[in-house]
Amino acid sequence: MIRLGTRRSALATVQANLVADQLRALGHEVELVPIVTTGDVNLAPMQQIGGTGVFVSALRDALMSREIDIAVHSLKDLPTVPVEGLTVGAIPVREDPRDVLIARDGLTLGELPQGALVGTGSARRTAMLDGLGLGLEMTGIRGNVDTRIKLVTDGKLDAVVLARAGLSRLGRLAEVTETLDPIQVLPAPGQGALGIECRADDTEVLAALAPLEDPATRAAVTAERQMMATLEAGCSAPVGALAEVVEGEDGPELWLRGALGQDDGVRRLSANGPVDDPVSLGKALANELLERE
Ligand SMILES: NCc1[nH]cc(CCC(=O)O)c1CC(=O)O
Repeated sequence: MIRLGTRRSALATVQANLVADQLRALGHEVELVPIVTTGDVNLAPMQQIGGTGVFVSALRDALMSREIDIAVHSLKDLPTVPVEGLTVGAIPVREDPRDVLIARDGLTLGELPQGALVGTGSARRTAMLDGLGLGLEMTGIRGNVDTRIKLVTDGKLDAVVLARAGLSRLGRLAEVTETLDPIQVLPAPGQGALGIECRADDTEVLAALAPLEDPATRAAVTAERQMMATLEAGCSAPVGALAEVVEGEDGPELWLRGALGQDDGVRRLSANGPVDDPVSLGKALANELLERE
């Protein structure tokens, strides 16, 4: 029996069930164990309650105390600092990593009027949208996906920006009015990917998770997360990163795009590197982003 710990939110629950179903299809018995985290109880702004890491620590505590055997995280909410005794045992194939706009009256980004009120709790999304110079008014919001969409349907905001992956998993893609090109809004490191965490010495669970692994996704998110770690940025920093395995002259290579919001605007760069060394690529791009001419 594999005990899978999950938060109670709709998104966490579908993500947990996705993984549970894959494990069951492989012949494993899986039990879902609900875990309540500080981030679910306290709806103060994320920066005040310690960033999205608060969603993760209760699940990690439950892993360490052997209350559960695996925890399914949105990789973009998983801090990059490793935890002694735990490991990300599998990273399944990634969903679409892009951000989307949900706006009133089916409007796209370019159709929103100057001064339109756009909700997001993310410093990254705020920096990217400010950097487009459209004169949008950015305002901080929190709450689950349903709450955020409701702010638009209730007429309180003109638009919100959300991750396409979350909406896809919740079956709410029909409400999307535009999928944002990463050229405009670069996603968060790890966006759209899940990380399945377990105890590092749990060989049985590691063996069960192995078939769920997608090496191309692992390489991409490792480069993105290394970039963020080298920038010493957390999930609340204005950092975007997106890596993809592309066909280079000598075979597949990793293409990493990075963006860093600074006082004078968003700095964007990209670089290529070997698929088997995503860590060096992430470090190199971070260091380039930090260099000032
Ligand atoms: N910060 C909350 C969060 N964490 C993961 C997702 C979406 C799913 C994903 O990116 O894998 C979301 C919602 C959102 O940003 O719209």
